Amino acid sequence: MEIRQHESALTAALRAEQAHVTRTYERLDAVRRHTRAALEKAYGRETGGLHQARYEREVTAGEYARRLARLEAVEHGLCFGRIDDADGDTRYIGRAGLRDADGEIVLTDWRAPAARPFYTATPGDPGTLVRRRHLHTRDRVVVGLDDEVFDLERLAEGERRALVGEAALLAALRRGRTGRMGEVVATIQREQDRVIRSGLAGALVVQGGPGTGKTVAALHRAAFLLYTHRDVLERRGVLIVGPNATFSRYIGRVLPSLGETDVVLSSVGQLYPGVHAVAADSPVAAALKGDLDMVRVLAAALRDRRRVPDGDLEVDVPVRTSLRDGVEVVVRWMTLRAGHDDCVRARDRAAHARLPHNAARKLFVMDMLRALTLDEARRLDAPDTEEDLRHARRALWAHEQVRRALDALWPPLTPEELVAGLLSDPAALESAAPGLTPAERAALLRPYGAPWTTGDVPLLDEAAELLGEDIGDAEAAGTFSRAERERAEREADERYALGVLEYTGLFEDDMMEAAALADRHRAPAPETTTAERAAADRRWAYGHVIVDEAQELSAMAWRTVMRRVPARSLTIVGDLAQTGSPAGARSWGEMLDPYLEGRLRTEHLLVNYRTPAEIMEVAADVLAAVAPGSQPPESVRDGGAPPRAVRLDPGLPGGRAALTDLVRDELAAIGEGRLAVIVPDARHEALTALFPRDGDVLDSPVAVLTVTAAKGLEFDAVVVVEPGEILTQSPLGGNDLYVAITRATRRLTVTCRGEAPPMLSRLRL
Ligand SMILES: Nc1ncnc2c1ncn2[C@@H]1O[C@H](COP(=O)(O)OP(=O)(O)OP(=O)(O)O)[C@@H](O)[C@H]1O
Repeated sequence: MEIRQHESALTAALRAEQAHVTRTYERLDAVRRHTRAALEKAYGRETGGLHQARYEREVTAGEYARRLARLEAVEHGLCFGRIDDADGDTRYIGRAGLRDADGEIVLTDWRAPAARPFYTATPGDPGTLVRRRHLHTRDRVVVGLDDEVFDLERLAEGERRALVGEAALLAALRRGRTGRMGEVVATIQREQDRVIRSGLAGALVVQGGPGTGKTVAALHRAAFLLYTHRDVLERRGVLIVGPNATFSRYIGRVLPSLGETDVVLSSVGQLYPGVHAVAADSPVAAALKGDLDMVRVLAAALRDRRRVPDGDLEVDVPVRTSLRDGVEVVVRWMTLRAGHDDCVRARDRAAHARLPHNAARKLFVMDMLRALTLDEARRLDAPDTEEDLRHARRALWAHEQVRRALDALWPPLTPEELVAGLLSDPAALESAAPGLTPAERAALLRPYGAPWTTGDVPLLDEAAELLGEDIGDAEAAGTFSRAERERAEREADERYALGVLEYTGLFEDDMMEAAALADRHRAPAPETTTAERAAADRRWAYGHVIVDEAQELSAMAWRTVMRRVPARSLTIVGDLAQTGSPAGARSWGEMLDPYLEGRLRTEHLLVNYRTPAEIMEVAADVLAAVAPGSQPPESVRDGGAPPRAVRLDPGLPGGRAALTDLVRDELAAIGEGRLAVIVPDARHEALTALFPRDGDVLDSPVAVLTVTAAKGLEFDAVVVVEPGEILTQSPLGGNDLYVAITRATRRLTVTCRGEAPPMLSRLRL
C-alpha cells in the first residue's frame, strides 16, 4: 500500500517536472528561432560594399552565429537540477539561462551566482536550501529524479511524500565509461565548485591525487570563466594545455557540450604553430632540454651564427655585363671592400640594438651596404650624396654575391634552422654548451631533419623569440619606406603594451618586451573564431591559460606557456606524486616562482571519484614507497572486484596467449566498458601488435598504452604488465606505477613474470 502511494507520488512528481522541462525546451526552441532569424537578417543586410560596414556586419553575424552554436550545444540534459529554499522558492538549474516571454526566469545557468547553492549545500551546511533535486532526462523526457533533503520539516507536505532516488553522485559514477571524458555539471562537488568559481585574476594551483576531478574541475572552470568574463575571454580566448594529443581528444567534447567554443586545446608538443611534436626524448635529453640553462645555450648558439671576417670583407661584384648570344655575361668585376673595423662596428651595433636577430640583421645589412657603397663610390670616383648612396645600396643588394657574403656573416634564420642546426652539429653544440659533459651532448645530438620531440617545442619557441619575424630582403636594402610606415603604428601599439606591462607588474620581466606584447594586441580579423586565430598565432596573448597534468611541464615548457599569458591569469592543475618526466615539477613553488613570485593561490582536492577503495589501497602502498609522507586521496566508491596479480610472461608465446585470454575475460567482466593494457615503454610495440585495433585508441575496447600516454585517462578495467619494469624504466618509475594503477574505475589486474615488486605485496600471485 505504502509502495503504491509512493509510486503515485513519484509519478506525479515526474509529471510535474516533465511539464517544467517541456516548457524549458519550448523556450530554448524559441530563442534559437529568434537568434537564427537575427543571423539571417545580419547576413542579408546591404553594406553597399563599404569595408567598415562589411566588417561590422561580419562581427554582428559572428556574434549571432556563436550564440546559436551555444544554444545548439545545450540540447542534451538542458535542465538537470532544482533547488527549493525555506521560503518556498524554487529554482531550476541548467546549461543555459532562459526566461519566458514575460521575462520570468525559467532556467538558471549553472554558472550564475544564483545557481551556486545547488553545488555548495551539504547536509551539514545547507544554507537556505531545504532540498536539492537532480533531474535525469533522456532526449527531452524526464526519466528519473534524485533528491537530497536538508530539512524535511520545512519541505511542503506534498513534496515530502514524493522524495525519490539515491545520491546522484554515486549514480553518475556507476555509469560505464565512454572513452571520452563526461561532463559532471550536474554533480559538481562543493570543493570542486570552489575551484571552478575562483576568480579570474592571478594563478590558481589545484593539487590533488588521482581521480579527484582536477580535469573536470579545470574544464568546468574554463566554461565558468568564459561565462563570467565573456567580454575579455571571448576576445582573447582560453588555452588548455594537456599532456598529449590523445588527452586533448579525451577531454575534447566536454566544453562544446557545455556550449563553449572559444577554447584552444593543445599539448606542449603543439604549442608552436606548424609543428606537431610527438617523438619522445631519452630521459637524459628530456631533462637537459627542459632546463632553463637552454635559454643561455640558444642565445650562445645564435651568437655563434654571427661572424665577422678575420680581415676585411671583400666582395666581387659585376660592373659591366654584355649580351652574348642573348645571354648576359659579366665582362668586368670589381672587388669591393669593407674594413674589418667597419664589420665589427656593424655587428656590435646590431647585436646591442635589443632587437631580435632577424630585425637586427636589417641594421647590420644597412651598415655593411653603407661601407661597401662608400668603397664603390671611392673606386669609381662617383658622387656620394645620400640620394646617390641610397640608389647604390639598392643596386648592390641586387647582386647575389653581396647577399651571399652578408648572409654568411649574419644569416636570416628560422627557429627550426637554429634549433635543428644546433642539435645536429657537435661543434656548434660544444661551443654553445661548454658546460655539458660529452655524454650529455651526445644525448642531445641527432640528425638534421629528425622528427621534433615535445622537448624541442619550448626550444623552438625560445628561438622564435630570439629571432623575431623575418623581414623581406627588399626592405633590408631599400629605403625602409614600408618599415617606416609601419613604425608609427607599432609605436602606438607599444605605448599601449607598455601600459599593460606596467599595470600587470610585468614591466621588469625580461621575457616580454613591450614590442612583443604590442604585436599580440593587434586587432583581429572578424571572419575566423578567436580559437582559430589564437591557435595559429605563436604570439597570441590568451586571456586565461589552464594547464592540466601540469606536473609534467619542464621549466622551459613553463617559459613557453607563460609567454602566452602575459597577464598571468592561470589555472594549474596537477599532482606532484604523478610526475613522470625527469624535467617535470617536484615542487610547484620552485617551478612557478620565477614567473609568479609566490603570488599563487592553492586549492587541494582530496576525494577520489574514480578509483574504488580496494584498488586505492594498493595504490596507497605504492605511494607510501615512492613518496613517503604523501596522503592518497580517499575513494568514494567501494565494492569493486578485488585487484589481483597473475603470473605470466608476455615475452613467451604461452605468456602472450595467457595475456590475450586474460584481456578477453576482463572485457567480458566489464560488459560495454573499455580496457587499457598499460605496459613498460620497451614492450609497447610488441604488445600493441598483440591487440590490433582500427581507429582511435579512445574508441577501441582495448588500448595498449605506455604510462605517459595513459596519463589523465581512465578505463573500466586496467591490466598493468610487468610493474617491475615500469618501476625501473625511469628515475621516476615509482610515480609511473602509481599513475598506472590509478587509471581503473572498476577492475585492476597486474601481470608479472616472476615475483611482484614488494610494494605490490597486497596483491597475492
Ligand atoms: N563531481 C563529480 N561528479 C561525477 N563524476 C566526477 C566528479 N568529479 C570527478 N568525477 C569523475 O571522476 C573521474 C576522475 O576525474 P578526473 O579525470 O577529472 O580526475 P583527475 O584528478 O584529473 O585525475 P588524474 O590526476 O588521475 O588525471 C572522472 O570520471 C570524472 O568524471
